[in-house]
Amino acid sequence: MTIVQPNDLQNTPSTALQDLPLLEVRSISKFYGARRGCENVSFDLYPGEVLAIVGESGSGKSTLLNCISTRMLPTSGLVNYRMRDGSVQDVCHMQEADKRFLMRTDWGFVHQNSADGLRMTVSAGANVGERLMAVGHRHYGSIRSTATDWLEQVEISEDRIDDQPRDFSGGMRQRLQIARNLVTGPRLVFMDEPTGGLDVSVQARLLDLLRNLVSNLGLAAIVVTHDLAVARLLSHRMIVMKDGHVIEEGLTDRVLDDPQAPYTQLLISSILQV
Ligand SMILES: Nc1ncnc2c1ncn2[C@@H]1O[C@H](COP(=O)(O)OP(=O)(O)OP(=O)(O)O)[C@@H](O)[C@H]1O
Repeated sequence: MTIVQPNDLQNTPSTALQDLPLLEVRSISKFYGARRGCENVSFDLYPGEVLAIVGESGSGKSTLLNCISTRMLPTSGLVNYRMRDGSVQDVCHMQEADKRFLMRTDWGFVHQNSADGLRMTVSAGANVGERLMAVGHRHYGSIRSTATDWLEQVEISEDRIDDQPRDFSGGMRQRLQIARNLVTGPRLVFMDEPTGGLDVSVQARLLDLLRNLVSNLGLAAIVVTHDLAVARLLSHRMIVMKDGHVIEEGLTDRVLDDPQAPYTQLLISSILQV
């Protein structure tokens, strides 16, 4: 099979590729025995587009994200991903080694719990640098200098580069996780409640940072959140889930300002009343 090579990572996709979907999700269903995780979900994601998946607890957001990002095999359905060379691969049925390679190079995954996305007992610099080594970088000086640049981009000062994430605050850990994910220049980043569990002021700073990075780098992203304010700030488009089904989808401002489905209307009004 054809797969992106580390040396191709700096290539800019051609205009033609920018016009084609990066990801085609087709009729994804996941059942845990008889219990429905998600059912018959389909959508396209274009390069540079940010899609929010929203819904109450248990609506199937994480199940869908895990199926799309190959962390879980769906019961049925397809996820086609357009590689840098323009070829399309069904990522659900790729070999494990190819999935891992894609995850290390073209994709990122920002977890709600930073301990799931970081190595807590190695330094901040190593957390970022080891991702570069995984895609073939070998020169210590340039790895450290790139790591320093990325720490600066996520507002972690250079004098913390040798500290371990366990000595960081929750917000700093999330910012470090973002640097670790973005350093290899991915085209698609999955985020599972990226600001969950943080104080409101820390959340606001992180959201601002994320929004700027995603927009400046032209990243495509799929963000799972139960927080409609996060969806409003980060996403261009959103899908609303309930009981494993997509209840409504559309441009974020349209869905939030003019919800069509009774369930979406209820979700929005119940949050506005809080
Ligand atoms: N490992 C599992 N085994 C059995 N059922 C599961 C499993 N994981 C999820 N489910 C069920 O699938 C449905 C969707 O759960 P999921 O975690 O995807 O929802 P969610 O919207 O992400 O919820 P939350 O916001 O609370 O994480 C729920 O009914 C849940 O109980």
